[in-house]
Amino acid sequence: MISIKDVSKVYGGKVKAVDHLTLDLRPGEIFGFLGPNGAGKTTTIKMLTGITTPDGGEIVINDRTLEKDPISYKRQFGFVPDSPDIFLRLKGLEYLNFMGDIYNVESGVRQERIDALAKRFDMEDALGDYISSYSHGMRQKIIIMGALIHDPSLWILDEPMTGLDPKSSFYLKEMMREHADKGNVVFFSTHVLEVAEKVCDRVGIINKGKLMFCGTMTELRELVSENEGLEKIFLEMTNDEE
Ligand SMILES: Nc1ncnc2c1ncn2[C@@H]1O[C@H](COP(=O)(O)OP(=O)(O)OP(=O)(O)O)[C@@H](O)[C@H]1O
Repeated sequence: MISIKDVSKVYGGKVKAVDHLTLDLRPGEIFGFLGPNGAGKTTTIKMLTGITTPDGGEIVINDRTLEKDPISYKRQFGFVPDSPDIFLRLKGLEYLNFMGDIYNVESGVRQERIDALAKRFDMEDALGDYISSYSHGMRQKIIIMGALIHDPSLWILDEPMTGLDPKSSFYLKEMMREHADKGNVVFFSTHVLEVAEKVCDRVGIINKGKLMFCGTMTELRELVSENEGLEKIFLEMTNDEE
């Protein structure tokens, strides 16, 4: 469904942000992309979403590539960036309608999705307010709602739990599970091991641009005890706040 093949990105001719990354994401899974700060998570997500171009390699989403079929490629996913401070001059509802317009979501369906998402994220009373007046968590929620308005098969979320209150975080995890259980893929990054542990079917660990591990959390735990490099990264990601 999603295949990342030998993808690299070098910044300024020397920083190997992502170094020959190969990863396949399977239908029905929540995949946690883990790594300490500066590991290459955001750069990978930027390449997946077409925000930045890889220096080499190929990314295929549902049989489409960005080069051959950019519009259809981008329709396959909903993307939540790590900073939700965007479209601050719009009201919440205006933003959701804007996203609905971009993705041609028919008005009846759109209304149903907005209602359901607003209820789930406890945002019903806030949709008439400007995004600039929202708290960080509310901004995060409205961006998530906007990303899901066209019901994409692939969700790409960069550090999605950061700033969410426990209730919203719980609902988001529940929605991620439901979405994956329908045969879709949820790909999200985090530098907090605990978050991954609770929801992921598989995790990939990236460090200094290289994929150090890919498998289940149980497999990871077994490996960590005998691999010093992995243990060090593992420790960097524990004892952190959500
Ligand atoms: N636009 C850029 N120009 C130059 N270097 C960059 C740029 N973006 C990222 N980097 C560097 O690339 C490396 C990977 O950064 P990236 O943001 O992908 O990591 P990350 O795993 O998402 O980290 P974090 O958890 O801190 O967000 C880092 O060394 C970073 O300093």
